[in-house]
Amino acid sequence: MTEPLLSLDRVTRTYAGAVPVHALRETSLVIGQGEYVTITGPSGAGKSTLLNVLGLLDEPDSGSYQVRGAETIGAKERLRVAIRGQLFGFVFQAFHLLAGRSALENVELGLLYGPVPPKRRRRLAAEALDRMGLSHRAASDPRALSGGERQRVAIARAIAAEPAVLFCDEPTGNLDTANTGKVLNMLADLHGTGLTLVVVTHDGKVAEQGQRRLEVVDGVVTEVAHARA
Ligand SMILES: Nc1ncnc2c1ncn2[C@@H]1O[C@H](COP(=O)(O)OP(=O)(O)OP(=O)(O)O)[C@@H](O)[C@H]1O
Repeated sequence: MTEPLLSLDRVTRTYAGAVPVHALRETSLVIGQGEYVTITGPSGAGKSTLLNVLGLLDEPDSGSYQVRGAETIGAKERLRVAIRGQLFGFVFQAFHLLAGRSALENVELGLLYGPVPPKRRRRLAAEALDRMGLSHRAASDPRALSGGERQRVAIARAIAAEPAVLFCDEPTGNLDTANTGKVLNMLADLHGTGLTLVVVTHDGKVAEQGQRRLEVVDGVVTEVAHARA
């Protein structure tokens, strides 16, 4: 394994309620720098919970979660925000682009809360769009773009600040086969440049793209295969 980047040790996440939901049962997992990990499993199994915990969007109830050796559980929110802003990028099924702003502005907005100084934002945003093959669409409103193009803008926004990890929750869930193929090619290219990828998916084709596959069933995470490790 390459350098450990994300290390979960006996992490649990239970949603309180009349009947508590054990969305993540005691989970220990190490994801190395540069790995391409996919996460599959039935609906309601805990995939998004695992992704949200790994992405510091949600805090577990117990256990240890270290990012590059720094403990995040019980840490000040400032540290969690700094890690999210500097090391993590996120892509969701529903794109979450702002209508009424150009594709370029959308990507630039993604740089607002990170470490990039204002003067460099426009150039980095343009470069990220270019990497996604969308320079010719920089001025377009997202409403005028196809689903595949919108998701590539969302990926550009997520990678513009050059994160170490890209977390994707059903990145192809709203796309047809052709656009799914394009997005998968983009993700493979990004992985080729050293980016660590953690991708939740229902789609077996998408899951096959990773080097390593995790399956979540009823809050229990198991290693399925190391296809290309
Ligand atoms: N905020 C919440 N409050 C209470 N229960 C929740 C909450 N979020 C998720 N759950 C429950 O936790 C379990 C795991 O949910 P999660 O969204 O992680 O599953 P998933 O595998 O991503 O599902 P899907 O494939 O349908 O998106 C489910 O039973 C869900 O109903």
